[in-house]
Amino acid sequence: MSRPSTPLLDRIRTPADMAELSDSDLRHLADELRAETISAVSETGGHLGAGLGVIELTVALHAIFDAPRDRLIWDVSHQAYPHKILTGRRDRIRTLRQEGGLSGFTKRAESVFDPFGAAHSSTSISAALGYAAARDLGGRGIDDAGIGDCIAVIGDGAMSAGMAYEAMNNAGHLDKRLIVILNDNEMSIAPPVGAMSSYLSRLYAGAPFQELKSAAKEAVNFLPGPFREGAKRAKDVLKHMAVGGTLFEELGFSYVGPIDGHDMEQLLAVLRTVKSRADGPVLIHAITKKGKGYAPAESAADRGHATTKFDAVTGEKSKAKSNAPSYTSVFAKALTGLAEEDKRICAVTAAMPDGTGLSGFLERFADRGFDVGIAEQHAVTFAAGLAAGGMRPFCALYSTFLQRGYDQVVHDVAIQRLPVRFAIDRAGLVGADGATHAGAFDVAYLSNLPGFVVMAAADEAELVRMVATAAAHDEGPIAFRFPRGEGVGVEMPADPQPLEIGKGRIVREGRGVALLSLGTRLQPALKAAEALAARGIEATVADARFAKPLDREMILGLARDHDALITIEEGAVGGFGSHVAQLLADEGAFDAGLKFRMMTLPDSFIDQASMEAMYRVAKLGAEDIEAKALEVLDVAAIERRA
Ligand SMILES: Cc1ncc(C[n+]2csc(CCOP(=O)(O)OP(=O)(O)O)c2C)c(N)n1
Ligand SMILES: CC(=O)[C@@H](O)[C@H](O)COP(=O)(O)O
Ligand SMILES: [Mg+2]
Repeated sequence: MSRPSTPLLDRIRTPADMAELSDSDLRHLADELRAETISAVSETGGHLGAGLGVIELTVALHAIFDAPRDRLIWDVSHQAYPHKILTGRRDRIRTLRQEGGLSGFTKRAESVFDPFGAAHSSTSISAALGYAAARDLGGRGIDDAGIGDCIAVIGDGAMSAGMAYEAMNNAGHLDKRLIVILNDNEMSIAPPVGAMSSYLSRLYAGAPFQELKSAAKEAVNFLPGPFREGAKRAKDVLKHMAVGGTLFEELGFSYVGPIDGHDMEQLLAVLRTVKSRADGPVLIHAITKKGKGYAPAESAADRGHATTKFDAVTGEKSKAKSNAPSYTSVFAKALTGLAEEDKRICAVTAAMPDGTGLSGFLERFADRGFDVGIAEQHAVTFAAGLAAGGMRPFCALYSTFLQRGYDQVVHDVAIQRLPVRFAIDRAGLVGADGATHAGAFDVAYLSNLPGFVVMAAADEAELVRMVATAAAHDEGPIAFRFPRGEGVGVEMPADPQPLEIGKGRIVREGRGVALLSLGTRLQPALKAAEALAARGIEATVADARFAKPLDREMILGLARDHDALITIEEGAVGGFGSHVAQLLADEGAFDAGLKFRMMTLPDSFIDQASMEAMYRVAKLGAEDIEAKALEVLDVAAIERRA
């Protein structure tokens, strides 16, 4: 596939090189940047639509502001590939999301042009405000570069999360010079939901861009002193630039917009004005189109949010061969089936109807399916309210995003023993999205909560049984976790029955060493047992199913009947293995001479890579389990003695 011709872009090593470009050059630069972004993502896969929607904005921001001294903070940062291309990373852009390559998100360790890392949404205004406060206190940044303007670029989807309002509330109070750009493309991953989204649409609907364009030009030419110094004329001109934005103004922001975020002339004019005049918080409302300038993305239902590698000319995506249904689809099908019978079953997603597989449920049961927007904290407490009201809510969140709602899990759900069912998707390692999206901590942070039931599915047949178990469990909160990607390919139960709470299963009987797996590592544990058998060691393999309550009888039995016990889990230190260790210690198993090891994710964050590479780094593959068994049994010493 030939690469696009990019004569202007080829001259840009850092944003400083843009100084010599005219406004008309900048328009052409944007076209080249768009072509380069499409070309790069066609080779790597990744987030496409959001980046294409901010091409003009990215060029204009880097042309007008002085990064890295001016701190440009991208919310979520899935739209930051064009920013990476302009900020010295073009030569590595085709390594995006690969092991040893560029991260798919902004990352402080990667570049001085990334002043704040992100990947979870709605943090940008808080971070930019913190930078602004540090600047006004004389801080120079930990890079000691000095701090200039602090600019947050946040999407309309991200504006549904409480954190954005907490930050604006504080910004209006602190009244510091701060620039927030609301990138409103009327899209989240799915169409955005909620009253705020409707409010933004109304602002947009009332504002013909043409009038605003002339107002912006007028502002550039005629603005007098800072518009917060009581200069009436400046205020009047900026008022002309704004047609609404009452909510933002009430919060203490000067509202500018809405403006056409693809009109370079208008963008440059507005940014120049704001740069020269702002002395308090300003919100620029830019209207953009997700996927802009690439027809296959623009016409996609998700506006090309994320993609596998594709043919840049035809837009045709490469498809991975699938051998089994995805865990997500198995969960969604099982839940929808149960909801046909049980009118109390509700489903809650936080802006991820497709990612959690719930789109079909939302269509089929419009009154019992809730997309609450990017608002995980609210999702948890909303589900708690549903449970208190006699419903059977399933709160379906990615493990990493549930972290947002932890206090709500403790305070609103666990303490009140409310039967909220947590369907925890993307549990464990996730590959190309890297450390920010890994579901590493859920078992650790849920298994310590009194009264919680915590399950982990070893395969898709187990998952449907866990959905049934959760549906039937009205005694208190219950969670089940399952990974990203496709299942194992096992036969599915025709009539999945609930599991007995706190009961695991022995999958392979042996002696000497017991491999006790929780969740996804069962298959590698079985493979390790095969390899051990070839060496004459018959290992027992058990599937714990429950991290809480533990199957005490099974675990103490394994401890009694084996010389060594190894726990295996795709979760952080402090999870299942730690609870097993406590049980064994309390019951004196170690006093009786049991050898014990825990295999967990390492105590470090694992950067983006293929799943295979990540398991290698985490030492959670079949060969690692085999090696651990040999080590704990001290087979080398035995063989030496023999
Ligand atoms: C806390 C959190 N929840 C969910 C997500 C998943 N997510 C990533 S991007 C996105 C949509 C963001 O929409 P918007 O802010 O409007 O940006 P756009 O993609 O439209 O440019 C969502 C839901 C996330 N990154 N963080
Ligand atoms: C940026 C973001 O948070 C999502 O787009 C995420 O990358 C989706 O991940 P999945 O592909 O696992 O749904
Ligand atoms: Mg959006």
